[in-house]
Amino acid sequence: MPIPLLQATGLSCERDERLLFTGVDLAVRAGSLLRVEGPNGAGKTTLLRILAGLHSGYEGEILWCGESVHRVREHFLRNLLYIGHRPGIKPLLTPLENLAALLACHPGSHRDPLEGALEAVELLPFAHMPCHHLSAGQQRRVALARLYLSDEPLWILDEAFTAIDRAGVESLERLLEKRMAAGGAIILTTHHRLSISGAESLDLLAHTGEALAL
Ligand SMILES: Nc1ncnc2c1ncn2[C@@H]1O[C@H](COP(=O)(O)OP(=O)(O)OP(=O)(O)O)[C@@H](O)[C@H]1O
Repeated sequence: MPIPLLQATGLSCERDERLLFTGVDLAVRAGSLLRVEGPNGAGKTTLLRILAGLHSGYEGEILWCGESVHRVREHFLRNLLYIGHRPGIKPLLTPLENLAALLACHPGSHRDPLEGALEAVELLPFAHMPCHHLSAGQQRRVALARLYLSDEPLWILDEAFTAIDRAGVESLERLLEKRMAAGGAIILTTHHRLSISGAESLDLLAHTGEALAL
């Protein structure tokens, strides 16, 4: 079996002196999708931020391609696309300007055609409108357009489907399946019902610490 792109063993995390989760093991290989599940407050966002190198308050080991993420941090970050639960876009910029700015931080991504990515998320008619004039779902779509331009082998998506309508969720499902078929690895969390063949899941409830047991 090929070595996992990202592997974590014995992860535990405390926040505000409460044990959020403990004993979390996971492995994500090329072509696989792992869905992290659990109720509000279970620690899904916290776990995804830990995996993305954005939160250091944890115990356990995380390996990127078999090596400690601490040792290969730069390589790891170059190969990661993380989209958090906020759209993370600049409201005064247009969708086109936002995409160009996002890509400037990720030189590995395809630069063209930005319009094609906006078309894929049905935002082409809004390409030149400041984002603060867009709806919540449209702003989320600006962030998700980034997925159509990404070369990074690992995607970590926190609540990527928030505010997206049913048709939008379906086309994202197909995009994620296509990505898996092309060898991409995906870790995501969402409260939406998803239909993605081959998806695996990790239930944080099985690793609950005292935070939810109170
Ligand atoms: N910045 C923070 N500082 C301190 N504690 C935090 C912080 N963010 C989250 N927490 C704690 O961690 C717990 C888990 O939060 P987290 O956002 O990881 O849960 P979640 O499973 O993603 O929830 P949801 O489904 O509501 O998005 C929260 O209940 C909160 O107590």
